[in-house]
Amino acid sequence: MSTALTQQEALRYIRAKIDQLLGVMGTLPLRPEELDDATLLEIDPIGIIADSFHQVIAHLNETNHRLSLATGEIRTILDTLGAAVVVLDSNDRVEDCNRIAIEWFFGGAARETIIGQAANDVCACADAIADIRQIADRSSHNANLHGRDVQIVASKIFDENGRQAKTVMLFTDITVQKETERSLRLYSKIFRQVGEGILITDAETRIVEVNAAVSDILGYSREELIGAMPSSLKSGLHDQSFFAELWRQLNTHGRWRGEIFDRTRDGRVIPLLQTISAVRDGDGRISHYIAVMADISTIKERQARLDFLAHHDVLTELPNRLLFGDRLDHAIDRVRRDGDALALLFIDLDRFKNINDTLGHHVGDQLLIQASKRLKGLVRRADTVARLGGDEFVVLMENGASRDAADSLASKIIAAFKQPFLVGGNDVHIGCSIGIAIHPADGTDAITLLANADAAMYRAKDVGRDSR
Ligand SMILES: Nc1nc2c(ncn2[C@@H]2O[C@H](COP(=O)(O)OP(=O)(O)OP(=O)(O)O)[C@@H](O)[C@H]2O)c(=O)[nH]1
Repeated sequence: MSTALTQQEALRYIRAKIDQLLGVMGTLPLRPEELDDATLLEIDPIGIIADSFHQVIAHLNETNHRLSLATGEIRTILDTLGAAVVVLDSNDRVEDCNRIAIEWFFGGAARETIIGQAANDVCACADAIADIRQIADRSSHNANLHGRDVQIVASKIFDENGRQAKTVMLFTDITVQKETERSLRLYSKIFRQVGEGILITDAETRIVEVNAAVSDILGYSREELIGAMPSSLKSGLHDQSFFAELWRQLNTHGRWRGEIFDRTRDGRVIPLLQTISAVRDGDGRISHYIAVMADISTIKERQARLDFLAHHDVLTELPNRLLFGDRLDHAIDRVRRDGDALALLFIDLDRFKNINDTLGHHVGDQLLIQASKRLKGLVRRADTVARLGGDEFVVLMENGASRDAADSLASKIIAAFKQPFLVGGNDVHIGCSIGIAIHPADGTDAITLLANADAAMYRAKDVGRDSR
């Protein structure tokens, strides 16, 4: 602009510039065409524009301040997040990452040394990250990165031309979850495969779950049992007091262990060894009961068999010397109290050895079995027939025993044993000799009574067998 401008020219020039500025700022209360020279000088448009500039700059400063606060806030949120966040640009350079990401994937390096670097150069799992970048469809994927189980969700951010500009990846540590899943899978396998039955009820004792072993033991399917009450399995063999004690222990100690007889679907009554435990929730209230059960029928049968064998003769299954001694002692106690008599008949087969020697041991065995049956058929139910060993038997007469009754029984036995025994299709002839001892006349204790009966038997043999 030349210094020789007229005032008019200067005013025009100034107004043109003011118009231009007003067009930008839009702060003057008048439209540019209303701005004549006098008004121009009067309303001080430059002052107004200067104010406007001042306001714009103040607004900008305020916006910058808020932006910086928001950025700080986002950074704090990201760094507080329990998951790792990595943002890659379109060239796989790290654009951003949070504190956990630095710790997990960038070896704890300073953020400034990571940002802007190629992920390949600074990230411990660059390959995995590159793969994830390809997917980036917001769906979640599980991976194991450096021994850590993580769930990954990746999203793409596009630029205004629709090109993938950034990839945002979120990694959540699911190691504990995975561990829990693994444990649950293991527990579930144990639950399904364990040999013991496991039956779970709710607090109201309604069955909520059973394993396959329960179905094997009780014969009911899982579907039949769910919703039912365990009381429907009752055998009827236990009285009220049994269950009252069970519940008392369960409520006091949280556990009961013992044997219960339950009824199976096909009506059998089986012994179960059970441990019932009360399960409490976080508030200490009982939420479930768990019963672990084992069918002990076989063990019981074996026990009963062993018990039987301990007290009986294997060949004839008659009471053996041990059980007989016990019964004799009890019988002596009783007759001492009641003043009754009891009689012992000591029976020995005559020339039994000949049978073994001529017909064989097997025939001898069969003969002993038949002899024991014949003896049992001759005595009363209350009397005891025992095999003391070899070809020696003994009969304990209890109710109504007397010398006459014992003599009469001995005669019957001798007569019966004169009848041949049919063994292996052959008639086998044998006799027996019997010695009698009466309590209290011939002794008041078991040893004396047995010795006297034995001696009487030998005297009978001496007289010529088939006698007493
Ligand atoms: N088959 C068989 N024989 C047995 C068994 N236990 C013992 N014996 C035999 O039974 C025979 C018993 O013989 P003794 O009672 O001594 O004599 P006996 O031939 O009966 O003659 P007396 O008693 O004098 O009339 C012996 O030969 C034993 O070996 C057994 O369980 N089975």
